[in-house]
Amino acid sequence: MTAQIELQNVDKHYGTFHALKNIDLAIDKGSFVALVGPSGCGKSTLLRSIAGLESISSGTLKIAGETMNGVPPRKRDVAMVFQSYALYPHMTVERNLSYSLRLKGMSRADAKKKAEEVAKTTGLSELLHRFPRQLSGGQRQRVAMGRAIIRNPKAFLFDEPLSNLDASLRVQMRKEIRSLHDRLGATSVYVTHDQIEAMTMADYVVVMRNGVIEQRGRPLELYDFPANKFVAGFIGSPAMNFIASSIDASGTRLIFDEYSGESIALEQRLEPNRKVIAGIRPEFLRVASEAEANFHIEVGTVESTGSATYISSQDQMVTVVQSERTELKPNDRVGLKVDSARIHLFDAKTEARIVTDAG
Ligand SMILES: Nc1ncnc2c1ncn2[C@@H]1O[C@H](COP(=O)(O)OP(=O)(O)OP(=O)(O)O)[C@@H](O)[C@H]1O
Repeated sequence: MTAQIELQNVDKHYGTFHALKNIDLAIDKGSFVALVGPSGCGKSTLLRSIAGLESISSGTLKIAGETMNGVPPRKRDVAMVFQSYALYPHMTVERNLSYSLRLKGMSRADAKKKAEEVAKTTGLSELLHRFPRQLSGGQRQRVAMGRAIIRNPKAFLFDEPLSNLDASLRVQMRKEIRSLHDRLGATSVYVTHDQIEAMTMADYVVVMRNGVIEQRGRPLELYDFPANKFVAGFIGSPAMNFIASSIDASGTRLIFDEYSGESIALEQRLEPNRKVIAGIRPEFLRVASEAEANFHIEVGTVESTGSATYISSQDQMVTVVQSERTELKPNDRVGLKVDSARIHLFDAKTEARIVTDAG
């Protein structure tokens, strides 16, 4: 597989601020890659650097094998799609779509024909004569997509394109974007702070923090084998529970230090007395009888969405999510069980994953 976009040792400084730190990333032709991370981690800077809207301070950026450092945006042959749509308000949908072709000197008739083709692909055929103000948010987003598609670019670069839309439209549009990507055989880089969007749309997810790539992998790889506590807490919703813990003197039991020293047998022997952080996803904890419980919490809140019930501890450190409803109330003391194979262990100091035989 050839890399369509390649970044080698890329750094970006804004004055004294180091926004991208030694980024190495290869994006295969035809793949859909999501960049995620908390606000300010550098994902937009990375995307804008690929587009050429930001210059990189050092390193190499290649698109389709050609070095792009210093090449202006319009010569990079990539198309950006923004959340703000950036449509021309005084032009119809058809004109918005065909504008870039007209700029390149295509005849009015040919550009119109192209616009009609793209409108078909994006479900805009009935709306070609409308102005942007006469469209819904989702329809405007489709025009923005259509404008990118009509240019037949080497890659699509999306900067939080759905964040202006309401929840149900977002779900629909993310399916549409992914299916367009597949039909066009496109290469897409998609910035979002919404990890569900990243997990459901992308072939590969790149998790960033403070200008650094913390981990990249297939969505479920990140979920099953997070490289560190940060990634573990970022991927998955509700977020993973973290419990300060230690390995006992024999190296065979995990002691939940924060929960009265209650403990659970480990799958395999680990370094005795090591301080660790136990990571347990809310969906892998369950309310259990006294005989089965591994540790106990005092219930703080019980919330139900109908399909799921969230039970959180008073100290807010532990959340359980279950599909069954519950009679539990605040202040109840309840036992929780976890399958030890489902526990992620991180070093208490470095917060890196402690690799066991299971992964
Ligand atoms: N022109 C600029 N001058 C100085 N600092 C900047 C500039 N643009 C961005 N930064 C800083 O670089 C860091 C990364 O910004 P960036 O926009 O890439 O973050 P992000 O991950 O996309 O965040 P968000 O989700 O909030 O958009 C931030 O700390 C930001 O303040």
